[in-house]
Amino acid sequence: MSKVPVIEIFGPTIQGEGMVVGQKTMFVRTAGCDYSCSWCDSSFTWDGSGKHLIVQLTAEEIWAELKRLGGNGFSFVTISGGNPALLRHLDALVVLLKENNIKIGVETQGSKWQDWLYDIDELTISPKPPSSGMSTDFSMPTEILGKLRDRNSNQHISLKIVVFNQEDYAYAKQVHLRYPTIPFYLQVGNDDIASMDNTRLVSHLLEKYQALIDQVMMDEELKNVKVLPQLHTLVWGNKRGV
Ligand SMILES: C[S@@+](CC[C@H](N)C(=O)[O-])C[C@H]1O[C@@H](n2cnc3c(N)ncnc32)[C@H](O)[C@@H]1O
Ligand SMILES: Nc1nc2[nH]cc(C(=O)O)c2c(=O)[nH]1
Ligand code: SF4
Ligand SMILES: [Mg+2]
Repeated sequence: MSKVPVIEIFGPTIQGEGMVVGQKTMFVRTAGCDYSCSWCDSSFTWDGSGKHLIVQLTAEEIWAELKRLGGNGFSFVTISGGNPALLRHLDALVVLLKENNIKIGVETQGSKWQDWLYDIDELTISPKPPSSGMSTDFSMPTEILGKLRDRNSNQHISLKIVVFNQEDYAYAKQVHLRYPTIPFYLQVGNDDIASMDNTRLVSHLLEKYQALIDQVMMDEELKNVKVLPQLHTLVWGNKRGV
């Protein structure tokens, strides 16, 4: 039985980001990332600080834990990380979830391809802007979008760019102009991922959200775009596992 490294399984909660924001969902968070974004809010998946939390699980074991936590009260599972697209063996989980009529969302930065991406219902690709310290090789997101084009009409794909500063905003615009037909989301960057003061954090993030809205509303080059905060952060702050 092939196993995958899992660092947390949680829910039910709401999807706090992107195209299915508000969706009731369970989360499976895999360990390991090929990036190391300066502002990663899930750096415990790759920086060693969450090493003790990593367990190697089969698809059946993941499904058992999802059922233990969520009972019969869910029909959607989001797989995030780290970068879940590093893991070829997630194919077994995707098959098992589908057999159980569960819709699947995936969060990835678009740096790796896996064949099981064909079977994801809601796929978010999130290339990383300059403030992350990463540089994007656009050949991979281009390859992913090419493979998935016209393959499965029930599949939804979106691009989501996190914005921290003006350089990121310019990058986001470039990404949208490069892939103009792909539903496009801008997301407010959380620049205070250590804060425990939720009141201060929320008012700070809402200010940043307002500033990003203002900028996009004035921008003739960004028309068919959606601007969102991380909803879960507004509700629960930087708490893990929600
Ligand atoms: C933790 S990542 C895991 C999935 C994948 N590695 C990726 O980056 O797309 C999930 C989402 O959180 C976003 N994210 C990470 N840190 C963030 C922060 N400080 N503020 C806003 N969004 C953040 C990422 O851009 C990504 O869209
Ligand atoms: N509620 C909630 N929504 C999320 N959307 C994307 C998340 C992620 O870390 O990938 C996330 C998360 O960690 N929690
Ligand atoms: S790609 Fe995603 S998980 Fe990896 S470091 Fe960046 S935000 Fe974190
Ligand atoms: Mg998160």
